[in-house]
Amino acid sequence: MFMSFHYFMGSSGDDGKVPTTVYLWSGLFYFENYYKIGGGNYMESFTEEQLYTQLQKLISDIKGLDQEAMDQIQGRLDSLTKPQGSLGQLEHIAKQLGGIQRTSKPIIQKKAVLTMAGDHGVVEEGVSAFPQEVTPQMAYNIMNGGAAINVLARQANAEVFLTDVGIAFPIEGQLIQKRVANGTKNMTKGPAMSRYEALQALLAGASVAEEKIREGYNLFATGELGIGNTTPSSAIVALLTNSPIEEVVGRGTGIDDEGIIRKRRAIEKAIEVNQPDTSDALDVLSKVGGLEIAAIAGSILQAAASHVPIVIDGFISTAGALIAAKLAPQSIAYMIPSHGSMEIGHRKALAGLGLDPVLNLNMRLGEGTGAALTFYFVEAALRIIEEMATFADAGVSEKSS
Ligand SMILES: O=C(O)c1ccc[n+]([C@@H]2O[C@H](COP(=O)([O-])O)[C@@H](O)[C@H]2O)c1
Ligand SMILES: Cc1cc2nc[nH]c2cc1C
Repeated sequence: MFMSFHYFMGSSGDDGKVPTTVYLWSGLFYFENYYKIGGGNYMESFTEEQLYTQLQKLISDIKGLDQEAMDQIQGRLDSLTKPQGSLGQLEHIAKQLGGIQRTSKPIIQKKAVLTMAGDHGVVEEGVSAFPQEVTPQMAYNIMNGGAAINVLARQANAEVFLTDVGIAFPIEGQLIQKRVANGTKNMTKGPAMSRYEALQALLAGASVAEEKIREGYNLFATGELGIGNTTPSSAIVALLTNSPIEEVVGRGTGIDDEGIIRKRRAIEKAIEVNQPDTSDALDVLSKVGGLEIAAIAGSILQAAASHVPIVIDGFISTAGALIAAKLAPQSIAYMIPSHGSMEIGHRKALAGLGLDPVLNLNMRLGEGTGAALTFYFVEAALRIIEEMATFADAGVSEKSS
C-alpha cells in the first residue's frame, strides 16, 4: 500500500512557528506542513504519473449543470414582475448558479479572490514595460492591502488569497506557498517548464481552491500577478483559438511599438522552437505557458469539480480558462465571465470559450480586479430571484398577447 508522510515547512508566521495540519487523504493520514519558503516543493513527493492520475480524477469529477434546478429558476424568473428575459445576463447568471449549486435556491456564503503569482523567463526578451522585480514588489503590496485588488475585494466584501506558484525568488509574508520553480524558463530557447512542473502548478492551483472550499468559500474570482505574463498568455490564446499572433498580442503593462514587435517575435520563436501540440493542453501549457496560468487552470477545474462558480478575470485568467476548457470542456459551464480587458486578444480568448463579458470598463490590470467587481452582479442576480415579487403577489397584470 502506498504510504507517505509529508513534512513541508510552512511560511513561518510572525511568531516563527511552523503550522502543522493533520488530515485524512485517500484513507491515509498525511502529516503536512507547508514547505519552507524556498525549500522543497511538496508536489515533488508525487511522481509525474501520480499527478497525471490526480488531474484525470479531477477532470472526471466535473459534471454537467443541474438542468432541473435551472428550469425551476427559469420558471421563477418568468413569474417575476418584469417582461420575460428583461434582466438579460443577470437572469442567465441566476440560472447558472442554480445549475452549478444544484438547487433552485442558490446562496453565496464567502467570496474569495485567488490571485496566483509567477515569473517568466521570457522577460529576457524585452517583452514587458516593467522590470521583473515588480512581481515580488506588487506581491508585498497585495499582502499589505494596498493594491487595487485589495480595494475592490473590500468593496465586494471578499477576501484576497495570494499564492506564490513561482515568483523568481522566494518571499515571505501572508501568502500561500505553492512554489514549483523560480519562475519559468525563457520559452524562446526551449520549454517554459517541464510537463511535470506544469502538472505540479495545475494541482497546486487546484489545492488552493480545494482548501478554500473546505473553509466555506463558495464563489471564486481568478486573479494573477506576473511581469511578462501577457506573452505566454498571448501564445496560449493564439494556439488554442487558432488566431494569428498579431491579433492576440497587446501592450500588456504598456510596451511601445518596438516592444510589441519584440513580443510577437518572442512568441513566434517560442512556437517554432517548441512546436506545441495544440491538441494537448498540457503540452501547450508547459512549452509556452506560465506557472500562475497553470494554477489558474487548476483552480477552475477544482471549482467545477466541487460545484463552485468561478468568475474569470482578464486576459491572463482567460488564457488559464482556455487551458482548463481544453482539459475539461465541461468546466466552461462553471465559469462566469467578468470584464472585457483592453488587452487586444481578450475578446478572441473569451469567444473561444463562448463567453460574453459582463462589464466593459477599459481595464487591463489583472490581479482579479474585474472579477471582484463582477461579484456585485452575481449577488445582484441572486437577490432578484430571492426578493422580487411575482405578478400574482403584486397584483400586476401579465402580458396580454
Ligand atoms: O488582466 C489583464 O487583462 C491584464 C492585461 C495587461 C496586464 N496585466 C497585468 O500586467 C502584468 C503583465 O503584463 P506584461 O506587460 O508584463 O506582460 C501582469 O502582472 C498582469 O497581472 C493584466
Ligand atoms: C504596478 C503594477 C501592478 C500590477 N498588478 C498586476 N500587474 C501589475 C503590473 C504592474 C507594473
